[in-house]
Amino acid sequence: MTPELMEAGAEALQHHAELEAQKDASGGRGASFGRLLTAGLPDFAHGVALYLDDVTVSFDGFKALNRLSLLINVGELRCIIGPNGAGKTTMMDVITGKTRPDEGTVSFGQNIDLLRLRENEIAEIGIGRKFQKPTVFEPLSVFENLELALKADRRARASLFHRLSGAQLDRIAEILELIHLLPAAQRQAGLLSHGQKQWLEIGMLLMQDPKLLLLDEPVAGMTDEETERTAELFLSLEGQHSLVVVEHDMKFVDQLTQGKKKVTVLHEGSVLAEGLLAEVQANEKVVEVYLGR
Ligand SMILES: Nc1ncnc2c1ncn2[C@@H]1O[C@H](COP(=O)(O)OP(=O)(O)OP(=O)(O)O)[C@@H](O)[C@H]1O
Repeated sequence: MTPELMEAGAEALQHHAELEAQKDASGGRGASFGRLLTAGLPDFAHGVALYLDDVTVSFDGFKALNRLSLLINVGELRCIIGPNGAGKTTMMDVITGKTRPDEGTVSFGQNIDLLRLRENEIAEIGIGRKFQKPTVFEPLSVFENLELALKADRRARASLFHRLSGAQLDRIAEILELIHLLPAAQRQAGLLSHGQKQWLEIGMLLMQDPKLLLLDEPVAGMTDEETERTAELFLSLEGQHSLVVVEHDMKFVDQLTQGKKKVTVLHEGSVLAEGLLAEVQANEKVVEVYLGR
């Protein structure tokens, strides 16, 4: 969940608790959302979505990332695998501005230096992150969660307690269909299955139309059927969004890569191998550190 969404969610839950008594209570709230986007818009003309070059992160001398370099193309779906402690979470923390590297370059498009931006600014320019555990607003309905995500988008934010436009309603319906939750639109989010909560959170990210989605073990705890549906969902997003999926589930990685997409293996904070899943699975170094265990 993005900082914007957390903020909007806290407001909405409070609002929810106060019942609908203040339906027109827009007074003054809009003013605090008015800060202009300072980062500028990313330029994807050269086809590069994300570029990490020589990134090092040290924790008390221990290198969680060690001269990590990675390039993700616009519209690419890239799976990142690696054993526990390989640096996958730290890599996502660096991209989203949660952790600052000691050295290296991290850019979005060809013009945005992510190391100069704060977490909320990084979310605003189009990088969405999904943590492993689903974080949806449980007392609210599925529809309300998506509505909230839409309104957490600064561009739509001035209208926090206003009615949705036809285009916004269409967008919510489109996302509901995409995440297989159209029949559950009015259900309380807390009553959804684990897999459905994961889809709802992905839908909430999609409401903000991110260019890059970072997904941390999205199918952990899902049934086989939910996992398959999630793979279908991600494949349908490919091309329109860049997706970086950190995953331990090789069957899911296989479903996503379909024998033709590159997989990156991280180990000790750097790229150990890159190639098709079958190639990296056959790579001796990879077998040694990870897959063979
Ligand atoms: N804040 C921190 N302080 C000290 N060490 C840390 C910190 N964060 C991460 N590390 C260490 O950095 C290394 C990389 O951790 P990271 O969580 O990025 O790995 P990971 O690949 O995501 O692992 P997992 O698959 O278990 O989630 C680990 O050895 C971890 O203990």
